[in-house]
Amino acid sequence: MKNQKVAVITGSGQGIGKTLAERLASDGFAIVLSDVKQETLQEAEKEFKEKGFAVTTFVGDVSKLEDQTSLVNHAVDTFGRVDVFINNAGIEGQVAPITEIDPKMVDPVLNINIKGVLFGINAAANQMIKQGTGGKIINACSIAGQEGFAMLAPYTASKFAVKGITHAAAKELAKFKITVNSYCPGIVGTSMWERLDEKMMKYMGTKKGEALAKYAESIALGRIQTTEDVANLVSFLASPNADYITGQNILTDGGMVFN
Ligand SMILES: NC(=O)C1=CN([C@@H]2O[C@H](COP(=O)(O)OP(=O)(O)OC[C@H]3O[C@@H](n4cnc5c(N)ncnc54)[C@H](O)[C@@H]3O)[C@@H](O)[C@H]2O)C=CC1
Ligand SMILES: CC(=O)C(C)=O
Repeated sequence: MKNQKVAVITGSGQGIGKTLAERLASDGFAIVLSDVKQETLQEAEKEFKEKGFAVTTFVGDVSKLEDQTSLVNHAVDTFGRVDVFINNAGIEGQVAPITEIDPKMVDPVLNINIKGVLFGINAAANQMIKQGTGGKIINACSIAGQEGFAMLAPYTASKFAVKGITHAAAKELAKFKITVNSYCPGIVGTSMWERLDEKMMKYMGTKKGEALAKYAESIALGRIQTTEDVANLVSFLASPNADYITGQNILTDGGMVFN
């Protein structure tokens, strides 16, 4: 489609990122799927093509600036522009009391969750400035970026960093009509929570599924979040209806953290 807007979504081979990509494709965007895992990316691309969506893929690691720049270049080579860039990729890292933190386990979570967002913004903003058309950058934060999460201190640190980066980038990029916001989900039923539940068994003395169920009890709306719940917010943030919103870290958590 001529003049079709283009959205790039990192970590979109599965989970929240894949659903965000599906929603933005339904909203009319051409989609650039990107992930460090080639296999899931290929499967997602096949599904998107079967649905008739305009899609291309790029294998890359968000913690490497050169990969993020190449991702943006691939989007421009394929579809001509970048209008929305979603820094979704993230990992949970180690689940452990702060007294047992392993230094080797800290770097990956900070590299992917913090540097990944910084480098994604860098690559996307440079392209959007060159285009002169403005744009929307949307970052994955979390309830853990609003209130520290026990046994997830490095992850918490990374998501508080995303919150601050969102403020800083919004202030810098407003003059280019680029907005920067983040979505802060609660407990979403993806593979990340399957891993968290398993890792928590060691410290909480829980059986499989029990840690997740315990956290779910504290959700005011009484159910675990779906990836579609997250997409409802991100679709809005990527739309013209959000043109006057920037620098905000917006909760979508069914009522867990109350600001
Ligand atoms: N699942 C949840 O309850 C919540 C998730 N989030 C955030 O949402 C985002 C997505 O999470 P989920 O979909 O649940 O996780 P997930 O683990 O299901 O999917 C994450 C995707 O990111 C990719 N990825 C990991 N490292 C990467 C790297 N270095 N470069 C490129 N891609 C990489 C993975 O291959 C995977 O496809 C993350 O930033 C996460 O922190 C925030 C709040 C709650
Ligand atoms: C994965 C995540 O962000 C939490 C705190 O559930």
